[in-house]
Amino acid sequence: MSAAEGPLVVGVDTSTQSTKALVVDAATGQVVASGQAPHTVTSGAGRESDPRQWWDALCEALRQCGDAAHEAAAVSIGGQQHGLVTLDERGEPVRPALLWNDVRSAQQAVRLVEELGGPKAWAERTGSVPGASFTVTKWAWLAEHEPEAVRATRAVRLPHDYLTERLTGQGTTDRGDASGTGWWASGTEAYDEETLAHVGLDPALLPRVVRPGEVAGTVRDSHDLPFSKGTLVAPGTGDNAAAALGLGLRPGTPVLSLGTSGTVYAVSRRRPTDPTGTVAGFADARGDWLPLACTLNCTLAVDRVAALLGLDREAVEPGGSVTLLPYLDGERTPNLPHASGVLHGLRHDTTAGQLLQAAYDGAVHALLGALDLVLDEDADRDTPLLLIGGGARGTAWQQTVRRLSGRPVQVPEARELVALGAAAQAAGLLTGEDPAAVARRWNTAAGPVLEAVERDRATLDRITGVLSDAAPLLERGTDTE
Ligand SMILES: Nc1ncnc2c1ncn2[C@@H]1O[C@H](COP(=O)(O)OP(=O)(O)O)[C@@H](O)[C@H]1O
Ligand SMILES: O=C(CO)[C@@H](O)[C@H](O)COP(=O)(O)O
Repeated sequence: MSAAEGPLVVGVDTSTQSTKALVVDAATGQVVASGQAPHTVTSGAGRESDPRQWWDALCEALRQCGDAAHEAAAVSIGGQQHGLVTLDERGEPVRPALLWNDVRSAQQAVRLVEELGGPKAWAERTGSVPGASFTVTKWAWLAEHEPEAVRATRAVRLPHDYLTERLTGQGTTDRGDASGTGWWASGTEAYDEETLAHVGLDPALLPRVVRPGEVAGTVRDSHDLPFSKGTLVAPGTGDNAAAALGLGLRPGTPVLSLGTSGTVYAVSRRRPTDPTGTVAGFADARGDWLPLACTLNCTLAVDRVAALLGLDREAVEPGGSVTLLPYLDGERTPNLPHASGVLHGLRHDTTAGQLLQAAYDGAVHALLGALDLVLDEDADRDTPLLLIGGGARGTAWQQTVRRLSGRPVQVPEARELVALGAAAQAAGLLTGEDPAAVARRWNTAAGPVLEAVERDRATLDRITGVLSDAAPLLERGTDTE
């Protein structure tokens, strides 16, 4: 038995690159055990993963946690948003999942926005103007390119739903993750029948949307499951909404997350409806809202540039006037799904370290540009920006965000905030508490605050200028595509 004070709970983060599991003492927030196992994502034209890999990774991560996982009284799954999981009548994947960073459905996104009333109508109805990341555009792409896969589909799920269902045997989701599909109306908090009919998706194929604080189910009676039978299963949610829970986030505090995706968001009491599409109007996992902007190119893109240059990721150098837009995967913010990377301002005296710094600057530029848009107008501009995700551990990322934001930056010591948020949601099921209050009780956001430095407006303006001048290049793909 563990020496925990309270019951144990398990929080899971099944994100793009790996699945992480934490066993947490619900009384204190102490992490009793942890585990992590990687996934693979296809490269080339699309971005796909076999959902069965997520399950295997979950089992492996829990195996690493040892007996503590079997003692857990409740579990919750947080996961990468938007991915289209199609299941057949046996609950097996019809094909690999189309992930959030797969931009092949860019054309379908443009068409759907036009066909269903334009950007303003979409933002009013669903909270967001769907780009290629949204599940509805992926379903439309699949219907066009693989109609046989659509015909074979008996259930449509998001990544976190897929794992939750394998535990409980019931198809469920939550409002946070449902809000990233494009077929959930944030105005009515229900599936949007007009959109579903338009894309030929039967609502009966969709999971039930479990309310915040409701039990999604219990772990089934099956010997090969990594939990004891009867363990409570919480609704789970998308990874950004889970991290908001994990930070005990209140309105007015912005978060910048640096992982495969870069995201910037805040909790708001007002339902977002941005007709420009920069801000996605997600729901959070409690009953509030989570206006969020997301980039496709963050830590992986910058690490790739470092590898091309043969440099360690921390080997940045200041100075020079080189600009690098690291849009290796196309881009979502700004909305340039066909873009590739652009380099401008190279000179004889440009150093490799300056080029690497330019990649960091280019990756952070759009996120900071959206920062004011996700915050309510009355938010205090001096509140520290919470920096999370794998990249938050890196000095070069920390210093880049500090310099380009001009804000104080707080780096929570807790590493896995998505998994911690899921654990807080599971703990809330046991105690009846608000999961964000659980996380505040656990003091998960504690960490050093880096003081504000003067904002480097010259660099931001230079990047904005290159973006604008390079627009024709960025809007089309390369000749080889
Ligand atoms: N010490 C570090 N410094 C900078 N970047 C790091 C560090 N550790 C991990 N990373 C980056 O974090 C990324 C993984 O972050 P994570 O938030 O776990 O991603 P995801 O949730 O998208 O799977 C990796 O791409 C890696 O580049
Ligand atoms: O698409 C979004 C948000 O809208 C991404 O944030 C995904 O949810 C993937 O997250 P990571 O795997 O990078 O954490």
